[in-house]
Amino acid sequence: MKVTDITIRHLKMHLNNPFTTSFGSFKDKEFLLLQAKDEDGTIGFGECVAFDTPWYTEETVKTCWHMLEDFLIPLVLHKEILHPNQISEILKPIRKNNMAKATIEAALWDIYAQQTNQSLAQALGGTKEKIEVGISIGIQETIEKQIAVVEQAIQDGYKRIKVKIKPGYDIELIKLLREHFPDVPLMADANSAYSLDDIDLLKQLDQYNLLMIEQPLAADDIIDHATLQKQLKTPICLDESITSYEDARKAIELGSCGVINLKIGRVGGLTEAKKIHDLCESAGIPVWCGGMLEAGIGRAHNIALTTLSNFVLPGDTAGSSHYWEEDIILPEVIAQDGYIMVPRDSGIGYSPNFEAIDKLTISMKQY
Ligand SMILES: O=C(O)CCC(=O)c1ccccc1C(=O)O
Ligand SMILES: [Mg+2]
Repeated sequence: MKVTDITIRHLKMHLNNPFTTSFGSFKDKEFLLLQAKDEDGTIGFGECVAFDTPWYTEETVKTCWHMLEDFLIPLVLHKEILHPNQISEILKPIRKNNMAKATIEAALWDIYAQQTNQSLAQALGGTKEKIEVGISIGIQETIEKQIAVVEQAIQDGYKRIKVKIKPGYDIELIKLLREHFPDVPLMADANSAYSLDDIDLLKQLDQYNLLMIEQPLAADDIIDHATLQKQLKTPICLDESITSYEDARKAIELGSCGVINLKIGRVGGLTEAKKIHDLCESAGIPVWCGGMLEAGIGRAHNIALTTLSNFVLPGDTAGSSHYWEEDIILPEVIAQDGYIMVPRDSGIGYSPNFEAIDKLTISMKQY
């Protein structure tokens, strides 16, 4: 393939429910949508998962646009590319900026899948026809509301419930949730809100039979997590700390985690995500697909990745209607009884809803 045109759109979408973590609250999601056109006319899409502030990683909507415009697009445009797994090599001269890189790589995987007449899931080597769906529930204003939201999610059929915790909103919350829902597959995500100084508190979480505790310690740490994991029977799941195959290899070697949350954007693309998946599979480390409050295009890529065999735990990829009044794809992603059916059509298997996209676009530029 040879990409001749790229369009970047900056969109702003209103979330049905504000999403609150240990770092703050979101009412809207701003993100970039990249459209790439091959010389044969095939069009592929990639959604950039960076937020408008650098709370989760250092990347933002603006840094991604800068990286794409000034460095990444020039490396890809008009270049003969045989297979999308070459793209991470082509982008290697640029350090980090994984979410920006993943955006362009995603669009080229979509094009490649269409040109080879297979679904993105098939192109990646995935085999599942449906995927299991969990849900990530943000911090609520009151504990009563928190319990009600968890109860609703269980009734909706989600296969695993994740709640966000932060200092002062942790043990009591988990204890209460366990009293109300003793057998539900439950986990907690701290988004790096603790340090080893909190080890006594973190050890108390061990008694609640959680599936895992996600990213309790610093976003760039794998050493302290290894120390903590040795003192916990609950598996630690790393999210922020795993930004590459090398990070995953070292974390596994050190015993820093028992599970890895894979996010395409955080690790720089589908090719790297697949490599980490394969490594984890051979090391006996289960993985699941995390979420970044994606709109439909990003969600479609997550669904395709989740069809790989070692995605043995339900992911955070809930249905479109959990997030949006109207999504940017047709059909929308539907989660029913805790499952999403994997589309069979070629490419990402959903069509962009240009009417919705146009309404939500703040600015756009062509390259
Ligand atoms: O529903 C989703 O898309 C995932 C929600 C979530 O937990 C999350 C959302 C934004 C950024 C980071 C995280 C996280 O997994 O830490
Ligand atoms: Mg997380």
